[in-house]
Order: sequence, then C-alpha cells, then structure tokens
Amino acid sequence: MSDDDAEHERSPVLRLRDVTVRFGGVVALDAVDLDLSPGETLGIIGPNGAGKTTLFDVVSGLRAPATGTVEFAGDDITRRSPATRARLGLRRTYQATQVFGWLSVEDNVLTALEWRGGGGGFVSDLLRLPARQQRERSRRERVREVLDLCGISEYAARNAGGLPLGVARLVELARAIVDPPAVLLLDESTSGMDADQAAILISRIEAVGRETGCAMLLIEHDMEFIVGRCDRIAVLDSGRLLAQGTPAEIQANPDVRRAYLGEVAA
Ligand SMILES: Nc1ncnc2c1ncn2[C@@H]1O[C@H](COP(=O)(O)OP(=O)(O)OP(=O)(O)O)[C@@H](O)[C@H]1O
Repeated sequence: MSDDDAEHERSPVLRLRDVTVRFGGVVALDAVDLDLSPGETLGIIGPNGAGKTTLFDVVSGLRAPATGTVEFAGDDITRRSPATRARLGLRRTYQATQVFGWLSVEDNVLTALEWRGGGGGFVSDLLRLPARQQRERSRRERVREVLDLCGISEYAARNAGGLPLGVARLVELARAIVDPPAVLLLDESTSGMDADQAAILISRIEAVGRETGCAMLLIEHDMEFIVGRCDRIAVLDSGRLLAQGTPAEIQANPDVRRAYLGEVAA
C-alpha cells in the first residue's frame, strides 16, 4: 500500500466542522465538529431535542447549516443536494419508513438501483438490446442478494404496502444498501418495534455492516445496541457535542451521566 493509500484509509469519510443550525432563537447545533472513519460505526445519543435529527438533516443535505462545512471523502458537500449525496454513496433511512407501497418488495429495491443510474438509457430500453437485458438480469441478481442479506427474500413478490413495520424497515435498509454505500445513516431504525422485531433488525444491520464494510452513523434509543455495537459514541446535549469516545469512555464520563442519565453530581 502506498503512503497515499494509507493516508486515504485513515482520513475520515465524513468530516463536520463548526456546524451550526439555528431555528429562530433555538440553537439546534452549536459549532459541532465530528469525524467518521471508513468502516466505523458511530452512535449519536442525547436527550430529546439535543439536535440528533438536525445533525442527520445536515449530513444528508435536507438542511443547510448557518455556518460550518460537511466533507464527504475529502470533498466539500455542504451545498450539495440530498440526491447528489446519495449518488456519491451517502445513504439514509428515516424514522418514518419510505417504501413505495404499490410496488413489490423486489421492485422497491430495484428502483433504488435504477435511479442511481446505469439503467442503459431510453434507446437501449426501447430496443431491448441484449446488453440491456444482461444488465437487467445482473441487477435482479444483486437485488436478490441484498434481500437475502436483509433476511426478506420470502417477501420479494409481496406488495410493499401493509408490511409489518419490522419488514418495511428491512426493505428500506435493502434500498439503502443495494448500491453499496460508503456511509449509511440510520435514524431510529428500531423505534415503534417490539423487542423481537428490534432484535431481528439489529442483527441484520450488524450483518450489513460486516458485509458491506460501510461506515454507519446511528441514532438509536436502544442503549444496549449502541453500547454493544458502536465503535464510538458521540453525545449531543442542547446542540453541543458534549463528549465522544468509545462506549466504555462514554459510560464512565461524568458529564454524560449528568446530562443524559440525569445523574446528580456527587
Ligand atoms: N423545523 C424546526 N423548527 C423549529 N425548531 C426546530 C425544528 N426542528 C428542530 N427544532 C428544534 O431544534 C432542536 C433540536 O431538534 P432535533 O429534532 O434535532 O433533536 P433530536 O435530538 O433529534 O430530538 P428527538 O430525540 O426528540 O428526536 C429542538 O429544540 C427542536 O425543538
């Protein structure tokens, strides 16, 4: 490996500097600096209103910060659209699932591949050229692989509308990773689920992390998952980055215990 390659592997895939977001008088994010390394899993925790969702909105491009920058793989993407960011390899799932209810599960995942390009173009579609058919086959194969990885192969032909919440979230996960991401943002994936559904989803998220090697940014209220699965944890409180570190460091941090766990200083 050359020095350049080694440097590239070490440099953050996502870098936030001095990111501030205000809503009128409310400072939702206050000069936040944050780095995410390639392949790393970083959990974002904090009390209600701490700024977690706003942070995801800034990273995914739904909200422009008042000040500060967002860099992805070394490029400044602060002013890039959410669609451009997704195409670059920055994907997000939402608390409210966003599947197309009128399509099959397989087609839901296929469309996530299609809109990111490589569809062969209109003329190719019209003439049904062999190259186009070959691409279609390999795309379907890729979709099946991903359905398998997410544990939802048995639902492939089912209409995505009206699926149980746990399965719908897995469809969304499949859509986010079918074209392998560099960074995956998971927003409270397990919210609204019972413990069994949540455990299945968490094990699939872990499998996705292992298989794709993508970096993950997680907002999650399941502390067992956050502590057990994340390489690092960042704690937001009233828009400020209160602390970041390994799960053990965060669990032992007195400021975090006070702010997040409501502990009173001795
Ligand atoms: N669109 C908005 N307009 C006005 N204020 C907003 C808006 N979005 C967020 N806020 C405020 O910004 C602060 C941060 O909100 P945010 O939703 O990012 O927090 P959060 O940590 O995700 O909270 P929760 O855990 O409850 O989802 C809060 O005080 C919230 O009321």
